Amino acid sequence: MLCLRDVTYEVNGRRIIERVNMRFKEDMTYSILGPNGAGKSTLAHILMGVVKPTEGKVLLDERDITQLGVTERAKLGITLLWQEPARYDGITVKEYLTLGGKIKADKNEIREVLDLVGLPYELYAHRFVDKSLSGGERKRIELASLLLLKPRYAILDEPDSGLDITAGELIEDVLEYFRKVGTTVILITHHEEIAAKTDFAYFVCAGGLLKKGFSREVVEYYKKTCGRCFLTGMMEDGDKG
Ligand SMILES: Nc1ncnc2c1ncn2[C@@H]1O[C@H](COP(=O)(O)OP(=O)(O)OP(=O)(O)O)[C@@H](O)[C@H]1O
Repeated sequence: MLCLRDVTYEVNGRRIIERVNMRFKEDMTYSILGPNGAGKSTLAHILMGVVKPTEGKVLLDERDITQLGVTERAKLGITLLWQEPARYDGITVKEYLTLGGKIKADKNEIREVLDLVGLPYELYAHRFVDKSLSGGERKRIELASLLLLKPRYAILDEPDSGLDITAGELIEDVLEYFRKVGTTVILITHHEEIAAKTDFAYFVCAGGLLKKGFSREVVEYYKKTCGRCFLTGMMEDGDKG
């Protein structure tokens, strides 16, 4: 089980995350739902070790991993799909998916994950992961790489951003695949219809945890409270760009 225990994160004296507790159990799918600027990506980065909390701990199976960096956490099976997909000039999609051959996967497995993200093998396997691919295509390729990896934990930061109207279906297929292979999913989103697809949800706002529980209950609460919250309007105005 992966846990955040009493996690606080400050930048320049400003509290971005305030005493947050979260637990992610095996084989479950979770979402972290909240408006723009709520602190969702910061929580994803704390889970991945991109940034270290100012106070509190990150625990994996009761082991304190707070001070471990991204590479060490990746070795423990924690992975992150970044909000912005990266580019790798000179590397083909197939090489990228198999980490240059480090992941043993036959053509059928590569075909399966590319099909799942809506990119036909014949058209994409030998393309380069460079600027010739659109942002949405690169996002789909990054999703495919996590599917092939079958990590213990997959943190998906806004997996639907930059994708077209098929994103909802794609996220459903991704969640079903991860449930099948036993990956615990932590999905970051501000879309309630995406959050509703996971088993459990945490609703965060202004760096604090407001509600947790079954996704449908948390989503209902989010719909009732968030649109009317004066903080949401203020943060969205302040965080534009
Ligand atoms: N390094 C930093 N320096 C200053 N402020 C920061 C830093 N990192 C995050 N913040 C601020 O902390 C708040 C939370 O940011 P975060 O990116 O975690 O929000 P989010 O919920 O993921 O938002 P969005 O849905 O817009 O991506 C924001 O107000 C942001 O401007």
